[in-house]
Amino acid sequence: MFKALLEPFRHPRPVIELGAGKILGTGSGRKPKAKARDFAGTLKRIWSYLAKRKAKLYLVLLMVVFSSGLALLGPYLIGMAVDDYLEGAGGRSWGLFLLSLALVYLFFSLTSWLQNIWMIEIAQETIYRMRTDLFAHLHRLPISFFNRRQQGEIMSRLTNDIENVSSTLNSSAIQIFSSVLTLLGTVGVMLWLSPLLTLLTFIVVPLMALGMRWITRRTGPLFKERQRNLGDLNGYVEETLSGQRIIKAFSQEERVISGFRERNTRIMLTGYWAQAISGFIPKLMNGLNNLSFAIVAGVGGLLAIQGTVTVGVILVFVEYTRQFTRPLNDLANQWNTLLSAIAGAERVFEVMDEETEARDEGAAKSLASVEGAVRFNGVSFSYDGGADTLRDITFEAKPGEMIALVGPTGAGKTTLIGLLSRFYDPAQGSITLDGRDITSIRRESLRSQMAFVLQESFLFKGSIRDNIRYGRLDASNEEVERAARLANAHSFIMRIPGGYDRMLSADGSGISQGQKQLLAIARAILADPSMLVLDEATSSIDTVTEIKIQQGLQALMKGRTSFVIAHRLNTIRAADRILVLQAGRLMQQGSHEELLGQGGLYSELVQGRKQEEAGRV
Ligand SMILES: Nc1ncnc2c1ncn2[C@@H]1O[C@H](COP(=O)(O)OP(=O)(O)OP(=O)(O)O)[C@@H](O)[C@H]1O
Repeated sequence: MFKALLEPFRHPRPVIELGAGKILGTGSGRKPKAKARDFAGTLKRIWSYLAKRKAKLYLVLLMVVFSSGLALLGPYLIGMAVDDYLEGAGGRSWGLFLLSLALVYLFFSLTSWLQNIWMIEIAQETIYRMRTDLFAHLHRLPISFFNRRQQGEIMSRLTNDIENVSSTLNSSAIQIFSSVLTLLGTVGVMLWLSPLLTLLTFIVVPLMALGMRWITRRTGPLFKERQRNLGDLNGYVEETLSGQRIIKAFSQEERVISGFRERNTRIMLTGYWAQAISGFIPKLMNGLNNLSFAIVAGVGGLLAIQGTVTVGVILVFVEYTRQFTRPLNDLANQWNTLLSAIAGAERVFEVMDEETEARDEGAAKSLASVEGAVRFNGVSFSYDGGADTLRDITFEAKPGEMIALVGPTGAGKTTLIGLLSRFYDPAQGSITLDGRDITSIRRESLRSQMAFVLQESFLFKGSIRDNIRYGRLDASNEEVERAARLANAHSFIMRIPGGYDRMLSADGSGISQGQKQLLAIARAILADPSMLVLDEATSSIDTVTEIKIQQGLQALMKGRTSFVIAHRLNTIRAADRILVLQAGRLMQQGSHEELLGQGGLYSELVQGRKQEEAGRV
């Protein structure tokens, strides 16, 4: 670890390109032009959010102008009072001076407080909008986006990264603006009072600029990397927590902990270096500030002895020297915070720039009711433009028919269902529903005609009743119960404590796999769709529950066009048509008897399944 801590000194300019949280290499340290544009572009986009509260923002800026002006006025008044006093006129204006000073500091506090409270309001609203936009955008993204990412990493953008922008907007935005104003104002007044002393104060500026450049060139990439590492860690935590059972079952706890340690170390190192290097900033500024202070005091003293400037002016100058370096110091500190916020904002906007699911065609229609006649006409499809996952698939499902999809693992059964629900669109060929190309139907309308009962039934945190009602939100309690009875779920629900009001956790722990499936069937019955997609459970469920599930499914499938990824011979036999897939091709189709008569792949699959089921019994 010690070796790793020395890393930034061995590579004095770490420009770190990241891929999935890994350090891929170091570069020359010169930022490519595109990066600079990214920075400006990101600032512009943050501004476009802030600009929604333009009027309030202008008020804030006005307050910043006032408070910066008042901050300048204080030392000036003190200097003038001292000169007055030394010239023997002190008694005359002392009371007035004290009153003015008190008013200046009172208004300074008031304007500072107003600018803060208003900026917090703007910042919170901005973050609220950004977070809502990001969440809404995430839900408009195609399934392919989620296939590529870890959930935890995405969540990190919604939480850590947005939080980073939030804290900067809350405090740093004002401070940066006020620092720039104070700096300009101070320099202006200093030049007016004594150009010579101003020049002397400026001696340290090139040193400050060089020091800052050295530091921010190192900290910028480190802040970005830290945000990415944090995202990576969140992804890992989410994955390992949701995979707890498997991790324990395979005794992988130690390996998982060491994976965490590795990621955590990366965060520690990037965090350490980002903070440690940026920690030089106040030290550097302090040192140079003291130097400038000494020069002004020394040379100013000489000038006062010669009578070139008054003691009051020297006093004002000494105070302004501090005021001049303080905003520089603040700017330097805020710069780091700003870099960190920009790193967060870039990650937020990166997701917002992901293309949403292709829009429904302009002429796309909603469906009032559906017969359920489905046709695949020469459909081919590939994920990410690679080799064909499905090739030239043609078949027909008449309204109310049950279609069984069978084939070895990876044959393309799930992909075929994904095309029917328009999670993906075919590269070639077309799919029709009641003779209408499904691309001319609004996605939402198409999907609302379908219900899914999958192996891993997804349950939400909430009561059993709410979970069933997810199928149709306006269903009454009686309708929920009727659906549960049809699905064969009512009796088990009544047996468990709490009944329909029993709260379930998000992963549905507390009820069995089979019971989860019964709830999913009840949910689908309540939704009353024209088409169904069923993925039969491969894991063995006790015979009683299995019979209940079969009965529930039969009630559900009645009169609806159903696509079943079938694993059980009973289901396959009952199907009106069986599609036999292998390596993305439709090898055979027909009824059970027709296919058995043909021999080939189907017969082999049936033989295999017979042996499997015999083994299970
Ligand atoms: N999101 C994806 N990106 C790239 N390739 C994928 C993706 N999903 C599936 N595939 C590939 O497409 C092929 C078909 O997968 P699919 O899930 O449709 O098969 P399946 O017949 O449903 O398999 P199983 O019975 O094991 O569920 C496989 O080779 C798989 O690796």
